[in-house]
Amino acid sequence: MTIPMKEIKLHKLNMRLNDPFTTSFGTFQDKEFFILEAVDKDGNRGFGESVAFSSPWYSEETVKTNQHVVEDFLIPILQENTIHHPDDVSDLFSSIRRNNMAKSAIEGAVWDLYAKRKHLPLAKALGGKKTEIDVGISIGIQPTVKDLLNTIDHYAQEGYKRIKLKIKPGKDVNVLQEVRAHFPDLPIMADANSAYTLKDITHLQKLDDLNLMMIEQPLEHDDIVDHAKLQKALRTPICLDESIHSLADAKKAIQLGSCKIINIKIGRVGGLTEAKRIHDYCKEQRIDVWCGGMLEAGVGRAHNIALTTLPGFTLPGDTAGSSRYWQKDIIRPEVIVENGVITVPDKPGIGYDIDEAALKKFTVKTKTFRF
Ligand SMILES: O=C(O)CCC(=O)c1ccccc1C(=O)O
Ligand SMILES: [Mg+2]
Repeated sequence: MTIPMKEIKLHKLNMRLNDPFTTSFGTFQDKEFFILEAVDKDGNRGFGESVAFSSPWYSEETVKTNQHVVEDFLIPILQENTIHHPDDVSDLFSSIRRNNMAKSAIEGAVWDLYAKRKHLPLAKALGGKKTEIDVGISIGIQPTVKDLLNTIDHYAQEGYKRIKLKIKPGKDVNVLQEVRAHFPDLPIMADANSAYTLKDITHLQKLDDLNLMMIEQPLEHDDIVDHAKLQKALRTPICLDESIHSLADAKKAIQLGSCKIINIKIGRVGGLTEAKRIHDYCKEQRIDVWCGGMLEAGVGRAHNIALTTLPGFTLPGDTAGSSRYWQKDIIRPEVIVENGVITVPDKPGIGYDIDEAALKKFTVKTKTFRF
């Protein structure tokens, strides 16, 4: 059965994070991003979120490149073709190189629309069975160790299943040693966002004494060869984030021994269809995966929750509750985390309603593309 598309709306939003979020490559507080709305001829509405940032720090994509690619290439492809299933979107978009966050934003809206047309929760449409998911939280680099210890204590008390700490040279081994001394049993991991090179091997080996669950993306954003060398020199498992853009990348990284764990981000891999393919392969290979985050608003957060219901997501992800990021989210109810657990919604599609007033409040511009 075809999905009778009527229009796609591109909503540009501005939202401010409650607190600045600092990684080894920069600080975020004001977030501009797109919500994609796919509307069918029966009046169903599907929503997707672009996770590109304003600056090309995490990857080469930005809010502006997403707008260009969505408007000038991806929407025209959908206008010229008939879609039966969201997987068709992924296949059609394969004629365009990369630009995965742009692709994912549209594909996500079509997945939500498809699930709503089938009266299925998105999690079920993807094949997910979990009714609850375990989640952790990612904490940015803090001004002082004291601030960091207080912040960790706060989220540990809230029950998050693991705490991820951002590190960079000068704020790494020393800081993590203090954290470990204060929280001897807490499940902790570190994310370097590519802040190191192979010259740092001996330094990074000091992390092996700290019982970390893993170290995420220590080396360059596009590397899998040096990570394989580093993994051989470390007992701590390496998890790849930035380096994995596709199932093909995941296969190569696993073959080379570049990582023992993969962080799957829907936007980074071009959408839910590819995310699911990577999940399926990793499950077969017994490689643990978890769902990463991009400081999403409610729509992106809902997609992450649905994906995490697949059985191979064996480790807690970065999908924290809405209130950790926003004064007011754009979905109703907001995402709530209790004792480190999110109850998966069972309504059709993403399972959360759009808070129309909030969407309107944060929207600075909407463009409509008719089919
Ligand atoms: O809370 C979240 O959404 C995850 C935060 C996070 O770690 C992150 C935030 C922005 C850019 C990159 C990353 C990352 O996982 O590397
Ligand atoms: Mg990361």
